[in-house]
Amino acid sequence: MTFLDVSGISVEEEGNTVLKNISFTQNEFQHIAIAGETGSGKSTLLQTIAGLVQPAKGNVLFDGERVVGPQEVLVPGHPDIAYLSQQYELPQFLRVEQVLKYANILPASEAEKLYDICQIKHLLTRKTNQLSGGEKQRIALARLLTSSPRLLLLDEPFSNLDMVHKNTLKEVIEDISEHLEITCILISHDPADTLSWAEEILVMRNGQLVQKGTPAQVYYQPVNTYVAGLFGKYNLLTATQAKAFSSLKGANAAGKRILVRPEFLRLSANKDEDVAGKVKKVHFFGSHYELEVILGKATLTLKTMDNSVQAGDKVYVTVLPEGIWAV
Ligand SMILES: Nc1ncnc2c1ncn2[C@@H]1O[C@H](COP(=O)(O)OP(=O)(O)OP(=O)(O)O)[C@@H](O)[C@H]1O
Repeated sequence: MTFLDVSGISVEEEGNTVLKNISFTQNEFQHIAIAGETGSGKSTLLQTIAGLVQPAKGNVLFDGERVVGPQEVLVPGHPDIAYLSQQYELPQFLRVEQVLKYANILPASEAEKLYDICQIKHLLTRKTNQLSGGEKQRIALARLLTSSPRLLLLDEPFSNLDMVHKNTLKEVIEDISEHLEITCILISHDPADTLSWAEEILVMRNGQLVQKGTPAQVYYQPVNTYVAGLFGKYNLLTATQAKAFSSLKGANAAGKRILVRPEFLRLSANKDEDVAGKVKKVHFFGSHYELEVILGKATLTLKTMDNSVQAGDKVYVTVLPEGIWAV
């Protein structure tokens, strides 16, 4: 039986169609991430799955049973599905252990394990107004997990967290899946969060699912420039611009433009074969440099580890043909 089966979900809010005919399935323990511009319907989709928003059409089946919407029950929500909202709130001025005790239905040893996994054991005696944003986030998560959900829906859990708290929360989310056997769906704006974690990514736009695929598919083979742009920088070459690269002579984009990620453009020493350009700007990113290179009428972005290149330098550029995609 399919763990989660979302079929033909449409949602109307105040006369507007917010979700249009969304379908996908999730296996137990499969990591699914949802990406999309702001207002594309990501939160509404998670809330519908959780039984917190009423679909106008379609069904959500969890373990073969329909998740009922809020208009059909007195207390909305499904006991096995937890939704961590972007606007979670903790009761004010209580000690963390009190907050958790009220929600907890777990035996003491399991609760202990949960607090350990959520990395909040050292915070139990603190008051909720004495916590950082990242600590509050992990306590809100632990509080949700005390109800032993099987599916956890995480709505932008990393927003507003600094790198240290973000990395801690990432570890926590990994441990939750692994040690508590909870399946997760994650919304995040940041491609670094979704590409490295997900097995499948759903891309939303205007309430519709525009692409569903592995991280490599949405990154290297996006269905359009909207999807390409959500996952990082890219270059677009017209057929004429592409022909200038000897490595792309055989490429046939059937009249479409060629998309190349910056890491598939390389500086080259081959003055005879490759295209000459001028470096407009050099940006340092720690792990690499990003160069803006003017090639004819186009300005292309190229990633390199070469620290000797400076603005104004003349360079030669080649394209690795395995990194091109027609859009
Ligand atoms: N209760 C509601 N009433 C009216 N409109 C709503 C309601 N909930 C959502 N919408 C609208 O539906 C659209 C999708 O909203 P949603 O919050 O699901 O998008 P999102 O992709 O999660 O955005 P963000 O990334 O900014 O959180 C938006 O245009 C929003 O204004």
